[in-house]
Amino acid sequence: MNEHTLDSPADGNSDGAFRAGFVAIVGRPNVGKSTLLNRLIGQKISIVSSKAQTTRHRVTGILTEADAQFVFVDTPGFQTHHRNALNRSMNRTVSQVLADVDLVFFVIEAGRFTDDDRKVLSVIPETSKVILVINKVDQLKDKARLLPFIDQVRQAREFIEIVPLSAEKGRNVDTLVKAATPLLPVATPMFEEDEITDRSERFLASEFLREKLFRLLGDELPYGIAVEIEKFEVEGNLRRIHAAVIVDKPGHKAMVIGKGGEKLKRISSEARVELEKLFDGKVFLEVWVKIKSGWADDERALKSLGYD
Ligand SMILES: Nc1nc2c(ncn2[C@@H]2O[C@H](COP(=O)(O)OP(=O)(O)OP(=O)(O)O)[C@@H](O)[C@H]2O)c(=O)[nH]1
Repeated sequence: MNEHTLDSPADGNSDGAFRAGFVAIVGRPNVGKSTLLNRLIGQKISIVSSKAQTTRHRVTGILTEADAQFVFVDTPGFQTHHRNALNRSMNRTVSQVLADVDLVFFVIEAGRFTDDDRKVLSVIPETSKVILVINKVDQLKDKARLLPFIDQVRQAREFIEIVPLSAEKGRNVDTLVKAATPLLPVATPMFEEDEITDRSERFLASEFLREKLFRLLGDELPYGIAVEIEKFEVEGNLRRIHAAVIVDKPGHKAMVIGKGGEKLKRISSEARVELEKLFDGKVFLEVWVKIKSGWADDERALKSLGYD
């Protein structure tokens, strides 16, 4: 086990062989997983090859370096309440995904190791290779607290590496990449760097919209909400996207739409701005809210929306 402090260089890839593998980034809400992923892959978030759809994972981003390719995969949220088909399906997916990836980044916040962190940790299979990522070190006022904190977390499980960093400030993120590289299997790259397909653009559009819903609805986010892309057309440099936000009840529809339609307007407009950046072209995004009662309990509905 190595600890990478903020100023010590990492080992890197010593044998010169190219490495490639799947990596899952897990952690309780708000520890900075998305910030870390964005920092790791930068603008490369748009790069999902056609092959991505044929693998067993949902790819969220790819980082290709001179000596390694990291394929980051999605793990649906950890949920503890609401037992129904949606949850059972999601928890099953989480453990399957984690058992199957080459490496897990377990993210926590510097100075805080909570019961929820422990719950997430307990879902990671014993056999997984886990790097402990201590994020938000910029928030730690007393740096001397870091070592005793590391000792505390280390009691909970064995980590193959420990990397303190700040995803937001971009500090030490390169150290994480260097520390993780030798832990990936020797393999040829799984993905081209610059291949974009309609299908993955469609997938990314639904992910971006879903992300805006989560962010802008916050605590008001109705349980079991989902996004369906009903139409995705490319006309030259313009993309026409028709998306449905699916909710369970009329009351939930009102929450998503907001007073005078303000909420939904803001959600669509923020998603559109980001999609235009992503696709480097104009986007026409129409979003409407659809009620499908009890859909979260219906396994078939789940399958039709891409969960299995
Ligand atoms: N100070 C500081 N804040 C950070 C850092 N990384 C992320 N944050 C902030 O922490 C908050 C949560 O970050 P996210 O990346 O959305 O966290 P997440 O783990 O993806 O959250 P969920 O999507 O809810 O699971 C945001 O307000 C970020 O700006 C960091 O290194 N330092």
